Amino acid sequence: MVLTIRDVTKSYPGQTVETAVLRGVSLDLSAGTSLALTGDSGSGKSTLLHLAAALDHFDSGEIGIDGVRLSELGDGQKAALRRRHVSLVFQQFNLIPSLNIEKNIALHARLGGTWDAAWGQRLADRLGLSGLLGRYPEQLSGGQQQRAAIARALAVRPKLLLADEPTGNLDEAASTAVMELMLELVRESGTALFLVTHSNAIAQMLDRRLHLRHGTVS
Ligand SMILES: Nc1ncnc2c1ncn2[C@@H]1O[C@H](COP(=O)(O)OP(=O)(O)OP(=O)(O)O)[C@@H](O)[C@H]1O
Repeated sequence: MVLTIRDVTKSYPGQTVETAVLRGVSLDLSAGTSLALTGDSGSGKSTLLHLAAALDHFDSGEIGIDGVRLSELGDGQKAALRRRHVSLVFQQFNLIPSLNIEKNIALHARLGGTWDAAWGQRLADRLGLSGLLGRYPEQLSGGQQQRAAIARALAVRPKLLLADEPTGNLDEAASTAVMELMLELVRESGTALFLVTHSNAIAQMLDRRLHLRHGTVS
């Protein structure tokens, strides 16, 4: 199992009382499969995604990434696990404006020492970016920028890809096209995809979907 979440709870300290956002969430995600998480605004979707990325602490329960229990790791070990196995894609593409698309795509893989130029080129081809590699992010459309962000995320060959409203800035046609490519690529590369979305249409494209309500998923 790439991601296991068991009875996880999470509260944020409030001014007077603690707000319990997650009240016992459990789910499993295996290699090469995709899971959509839907839920009302404020239901805790981003909170859960951040926990799955080992970016924040949970109060109780356990999260495992590739069999490693997060509760047993210190911050440095979590950062190392993240670098090796986890990639993130957000609604804001978060490309580096001063780097061209080729360098943006290679950035995280180079930092982690895992850059594979042939795989990077294949991702660029598949995502329709081969002719745009010398351009800078501001010279690309929103859909092209998001495809570059996806190429960058997959260039590290992550075991787990976490996506928070990845096509939230795109129109419906671009959004569907980008999602189809992302799903093809994660299936091919055996990456597990955990994706937060408000869109029913997008949620239906994934293998499974869960809805977060009142701090639990069903
Ligand atoms: N750092 C924080 N400190 C305190 N409360 C927080 C913090 N982050 C989130 N919250 C609260 O936790 C709840 C869940 O927030 P979260 O961002 O996970 O929801 P969401 O389902 O992703 O919402 P949206 O769909 O609007 O992005 C909200 O009530 C939010 O106000």
